[in-house]
Amino acid sequence: METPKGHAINSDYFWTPSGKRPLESSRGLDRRLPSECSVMFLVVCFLAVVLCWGVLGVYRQRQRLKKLSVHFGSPKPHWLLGNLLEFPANDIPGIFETMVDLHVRYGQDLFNWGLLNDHMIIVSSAANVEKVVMAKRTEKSQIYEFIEPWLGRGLLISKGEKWFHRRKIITPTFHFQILESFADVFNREATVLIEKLREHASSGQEFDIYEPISLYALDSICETSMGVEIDAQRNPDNQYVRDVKRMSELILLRIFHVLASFPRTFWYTMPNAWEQRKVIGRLHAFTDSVIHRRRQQLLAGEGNAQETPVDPDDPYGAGRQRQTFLDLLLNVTVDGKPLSDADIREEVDTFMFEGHDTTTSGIAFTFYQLAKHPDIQERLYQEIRDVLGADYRTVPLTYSTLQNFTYLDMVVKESLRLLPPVSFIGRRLVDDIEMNGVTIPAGTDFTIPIYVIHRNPAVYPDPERFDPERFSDDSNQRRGPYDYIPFSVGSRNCIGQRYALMEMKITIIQMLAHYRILPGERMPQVRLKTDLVLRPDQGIPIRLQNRPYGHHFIDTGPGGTTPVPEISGAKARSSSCLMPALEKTLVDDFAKSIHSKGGICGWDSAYVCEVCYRTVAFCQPCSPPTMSTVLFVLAVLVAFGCAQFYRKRRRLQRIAQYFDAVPPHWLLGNVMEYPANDIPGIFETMVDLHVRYGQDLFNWGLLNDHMIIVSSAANVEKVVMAKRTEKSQIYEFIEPWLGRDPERFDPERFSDDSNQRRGPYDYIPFSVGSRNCIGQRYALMEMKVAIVRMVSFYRILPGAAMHEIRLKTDLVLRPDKTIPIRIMARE
Ligand code: HEM
Repeated sequence: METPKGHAINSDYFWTPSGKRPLESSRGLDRRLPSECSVMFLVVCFLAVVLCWGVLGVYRQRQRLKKLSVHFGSPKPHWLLGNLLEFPANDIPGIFETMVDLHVRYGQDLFNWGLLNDHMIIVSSAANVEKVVMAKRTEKSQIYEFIEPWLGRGLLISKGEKWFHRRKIITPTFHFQILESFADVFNREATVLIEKLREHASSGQEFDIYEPISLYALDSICETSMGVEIDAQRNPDNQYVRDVKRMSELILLRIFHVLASFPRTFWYTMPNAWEQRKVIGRLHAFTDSVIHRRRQQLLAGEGNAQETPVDPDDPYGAGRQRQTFLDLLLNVTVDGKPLSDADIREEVDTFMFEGHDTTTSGIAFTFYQLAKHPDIQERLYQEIRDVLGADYRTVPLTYSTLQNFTYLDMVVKESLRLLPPVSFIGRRLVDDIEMNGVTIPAGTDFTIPIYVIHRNPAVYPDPERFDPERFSDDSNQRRGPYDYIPFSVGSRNCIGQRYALMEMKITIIQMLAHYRILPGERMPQVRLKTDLVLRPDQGIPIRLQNRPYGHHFIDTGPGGTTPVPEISGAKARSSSCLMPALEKTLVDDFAKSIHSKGGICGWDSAYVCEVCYRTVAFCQPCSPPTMSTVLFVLAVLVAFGCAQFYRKRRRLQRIAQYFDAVPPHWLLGNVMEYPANDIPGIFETMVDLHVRYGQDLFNWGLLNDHMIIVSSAANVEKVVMAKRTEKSQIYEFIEPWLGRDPERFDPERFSDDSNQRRGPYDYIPFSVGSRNCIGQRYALMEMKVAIVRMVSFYRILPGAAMHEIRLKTDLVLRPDKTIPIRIMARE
């Protein structure tokens, strides 16, 4: 059939705007055309009105937004695509770089146009950041919806009352006492990481450090939050591990999808969305099963933290079995009701998401910086050795130990400044606010680009430079509270901050204690991408080198250029500078090894251990001393003795001249004055000497032995009334009879008034020194309790065979047979 041309449109062609005739089959309908047409016409009119009304709405909103946008920096938007054309398609790192670059070109606070009137405001000036994060009521912005199917409305996304209650419940999980117990997990998992990396250190080949760190972080978060060991480091093909990683990728793909602004359309149409649904199904099933199993265990009373009575001094139960985040949620009640499995799941999943990707980036990016800055890395290594001492590889790291690492703290802070794992956060206004002289209406989405804020040259001069000194106490850089916010700020800040810092620091210490981190060849090509977490686009290529450990001696003698063999064998490692006995063996071995290598011994060789700073000197093996040497040494000793004798004699003579004295013999003093073997005669002589020489005598004995005998009242008073005196030597002759008597059981020896003098090595039932009895106080307590109880009930009397007791000893002294006693009840 021919199509008539050049006619005015008649009813036949009304429905064929392409100019084609209606189909033959619709001929029948043509007969009903007038009424049908009018309905259709009305529909079209209605649609046209709706369209016009829509267009008008869009236009009016566009005008309103334009008025807002002039108060912010912005590239000129396309009428339909907004600023989308600024961003390179299919180059995710490029998109991130453009986002940053827009701030360089258009200022701190930007108005960013999306499709049609879609928009968001990106603020990085401190004043505006404060207004947004400290606004009384905000919600999370649209981008968080992408993770909602996985995390539900857990702490990260929830709002209002629900968020407030959950935050209150969860906060105690991060009490430092609980964190202290998590330190075990980090130490253990870090040891696995170090082992896993050993092959890379041996080969010296370049590899991606991001991947192993991510498995390490996943193991740590699973164990601390759920109490589950998934062993991802040894078993990276584990389904749960694969699903968690795939979820991160799917979230990223979704954020940069062209349908990003139309989440529902995406959710029901895109193949990635279908895959995401399956992955989420498996992730939820895993968390559900863990929750179910743990709930059953708690109900059955196995490892039930609740069943253990709560110690008021230990309210968080750090001393009890380690309480995981999941336990805390299972034990909590809100309005008398426990949380449902779904409630708990969304919180546990939130922790899994927030708690492993973020710390992975934090740790891996710090290694990236250390590889690029060997001087900073060496200073940090030095700090590790200084703080932890010779056993720096094996000392368990605790929350408290970490407080001693000042430089590490500075390095971590600077790393989180330059490469913050959460590079931006989003908020949606619930109330209108004033900003840049204009009212921003409720419902507006804001982005706070932490990455950009941390590069403000007014706060951080030369912002791209990695310089931990910015965070030293002496730094004069002035930062306001909104200039450094790696963990966000305000009420929605990161609840896991202390956990994250502890995990990061333990991993960095362990890693540096074992390996030197070197940059890989591809290091300059590292590019960044970000979904909710900042990540390297293609991993972080590094190389590792083993660090020496054990005793490592360097020659510091006068001719000290000789290379000294390193002692770092198994023996050296198992030894410790704090254990002198082992150390001696080690040093002897070392000395022998030097002798056998042709002998660089001599008094001029001194060696300093690089690890413990101990100095060792070596000498030639000595030949036996000759006779003349012996005589010479004896002569020197005699001369020394004579000189001492002479000096003392001179001193005594100076004192003696103030008393009366019989002129003494040079060797025998006044001994010759007394008749031998005539005891009464001795006494008479003593009395007679006073008659002949005066009241106060200086009496010389053998050699320099002497005594002063005073009988003048003045001197007698001085002596007997002296504040502190002791009994003289003569009393020692009767001591075995009157006192001391070592076999006598006499508790008075230990009274405060006792004048028995004991040195530190005269009474050592528990030994003495560093290896003394560790259970001393325990033992004393046990003994005293038993004795007090026994004596208060019974009088203890000797048995008939008591005097026959004999002793025997192995490591413990015991009676040979028994200790026979009798007891009598006390009234
Ligand atoms: C270096 C590591 C980490 C960084 C840089 C970091 C950073 C942040 C930031 C910036 C926020 C605010 C997010 C927002 O406002 O949308 C946040 C929130 C949060 N973080 Fe972290 N985080 C880290 C590690 C962790 C860890 C290890 C956990 C858990 C074990 C955790 C749990 C959370 C939770 C639950 C929230 C939501 C808090 C709320 O809204 O009340 N984070 N984190």
